[in-house]
Amino acid sequence: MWAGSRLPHVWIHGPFLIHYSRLYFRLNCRFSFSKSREDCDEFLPWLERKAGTEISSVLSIGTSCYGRSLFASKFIRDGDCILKVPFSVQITPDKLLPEINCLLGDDVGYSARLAILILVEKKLGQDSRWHPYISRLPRPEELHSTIFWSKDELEMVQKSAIYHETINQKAQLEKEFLAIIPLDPVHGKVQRVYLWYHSYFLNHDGFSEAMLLSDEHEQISEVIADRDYAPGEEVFIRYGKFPNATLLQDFGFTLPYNIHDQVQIWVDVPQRDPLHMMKLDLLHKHCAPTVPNTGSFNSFRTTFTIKEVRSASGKGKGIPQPLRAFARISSTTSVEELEDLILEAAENDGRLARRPLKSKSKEIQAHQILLLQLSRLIQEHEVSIKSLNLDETISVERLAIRAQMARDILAGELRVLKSASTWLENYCATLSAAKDHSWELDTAIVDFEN
Ligand SMILES: C[S@@+](CC[C@H](N)C(=O)[O-])C[C@H]1O[C@@H](n2cnc3c(N)ncnc32)[C@H](O)[C@@H]1O
Repeated sequence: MWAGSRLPHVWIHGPFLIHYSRLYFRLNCRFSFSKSREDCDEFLPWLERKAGTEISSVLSIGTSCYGRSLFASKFIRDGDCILKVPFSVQITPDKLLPEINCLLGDDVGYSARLAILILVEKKLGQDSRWHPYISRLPRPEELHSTIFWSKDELEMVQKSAIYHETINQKAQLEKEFLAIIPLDPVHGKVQRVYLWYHSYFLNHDGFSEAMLLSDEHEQISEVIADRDYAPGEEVFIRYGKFPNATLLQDFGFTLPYNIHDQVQIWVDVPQRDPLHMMKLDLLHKHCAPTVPNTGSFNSFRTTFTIKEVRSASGKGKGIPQPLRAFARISSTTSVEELEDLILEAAENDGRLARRPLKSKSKEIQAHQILLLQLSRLIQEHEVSIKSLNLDETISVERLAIRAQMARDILAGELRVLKSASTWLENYCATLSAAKDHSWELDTAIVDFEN
């Protein structure tokens, strides 16, 4: 069975990898790399000797503005297998020495085990069986995943969900590593290796259809070309349909324009609402589980993910149906209205508040509440972007790179928020313009729902 493999925070395969970027605002490439030719030339032959088999007959390693890269050395046809790496030469936790492995409890996860393996091999220096790989790993200052950002740097993305996700990720890591710290020979440096993930010298293109695939039966990872490549062309794969926040957290880079960007929004059910308990119960059963809002005493909240709405006209998919259902439920003001929604759901497909509210003004009101929240987020994102110091002359290179990444995160989210907001405005405007005869209202609504 083939499967693209990605664990939280790490790519699990392969020894070629690495990730380090230098800011370089030139042409289309914002990052430049200066790896020596030797660095590229020696690696593939070493890996082939180690594997005892050919890894690729059509690719060679070179450098591009994304760092080391794989290039077509011959004509490649769509569907050709361009790279085959046996699991046996992939640095994975099962390669940990048994005397170390037996000391690790069940609570030590995949990533922590991988980090230990790398630390052990690094300590062995030239004697390591993975030396050519380990010696090509990035230096700590070349890693840009948010887990390595300072508190001040992280403040730059405070308006994005990535901020809290990173804080939670750091806490989780600390917990995991505390379980193994006594084993750690270089105290305090464990976290630095955590995100050294493993993939090939293949860079990411969000539009590519080629993925890194694993064949458990054959015990290999491979890449199938998704198009023809002329000799000399750089070959890309898609790491996944990841928004910038994921690319930054897991891989340490962002794209200036990422079609997969999304925004996480939190919506509240305040306790002062007289229907609070009934609404919570319904939301829990039908829309999304709510959790206590730590920022606001006595309220519950839930989260939804919004993606870019492609059709501003108000047609097409629009914003997520569960979020609209949430808005309809939370805008109700009487038990009767809630009971009507329950009845309507029972008479249809069982899903609550998925149809427009019978009262046009209530339907508009529910969506305007969302609109208000999006407008606030838009404003906050705009202020955050303005406050970023994107001056190219910033002397601290690391800060300049991270400020640019923060901008990519916030600008992508802003684009998504604006698209959703425009869609909502158009929806409300169309409803307002519709005459009150129910069939006319229904027609207008059906347009939006399809
Ligand atoms: C698996 S490695 C690929 C090889 C890497 N270029 C190298 O020099 O070792 C992944 C890293 O390449 C860089 N990278 C890959 N795709 C990129 C892209 N589209 N834009 C910017 N950096 C990219 C990032 O630094 C990322 O962490």
